[in-house]
Amino acid sequence: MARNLGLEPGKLLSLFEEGMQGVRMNYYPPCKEATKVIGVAPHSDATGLTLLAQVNEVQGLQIKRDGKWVPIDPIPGAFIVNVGDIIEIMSNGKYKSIEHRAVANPEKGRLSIAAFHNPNFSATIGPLSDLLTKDQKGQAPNYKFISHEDYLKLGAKIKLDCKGKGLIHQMKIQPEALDGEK
Ligand SMILES: O=C(O)CCC(=O)C(=O)O
Ligand SMILES: [Fe+2]
Repeated sequence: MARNLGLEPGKLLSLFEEGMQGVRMNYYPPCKEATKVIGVAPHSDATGLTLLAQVNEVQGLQIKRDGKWVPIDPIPGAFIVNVGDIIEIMSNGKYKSIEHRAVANPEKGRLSIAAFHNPNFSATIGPLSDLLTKDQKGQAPNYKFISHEDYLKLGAKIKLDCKGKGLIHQMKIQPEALDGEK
């Protein structure tokens, strides 16, 4: 990813050394009225990258593409790698975090395990400075700079009022309207 952004790999990697990791296990019991419930509400992960295993290979994950929900079929033994909000912010918007949700299955229970990878606690959350100065056109930052601690606090506050990519909306210097506000 760093190379693709025109950076030395170490510039991105070093922020994730001694980084913070978290694991969440999600169990979705079978639900006869699957269309009337939601497993996990639409959100993007607040992290750098997420590695997700759809453990028992029951379909349920959907990503939002061009305004439509697209199911992601489990591939045996494969991880799904989701770009999170921190990579969107650090790349100054060149990578976009993916909005996703999980739906219940009428017949089978579903188990997924998500491993979240955050930078180290002392990293500032904001566009990488090398991206801002490297571009000869003088690319302006599209996202705010805040401490990792404040970012986590903001994330916790926004979760209570979850609306898709709500945290990115708060971090953008010029936010566009959220889905529900258009
Ligand atoms: O169960 C899934 O496939 C998605 C879970 C998820 O999005 C999460 O834990 O953040
Ligand atoms: Fe997620």
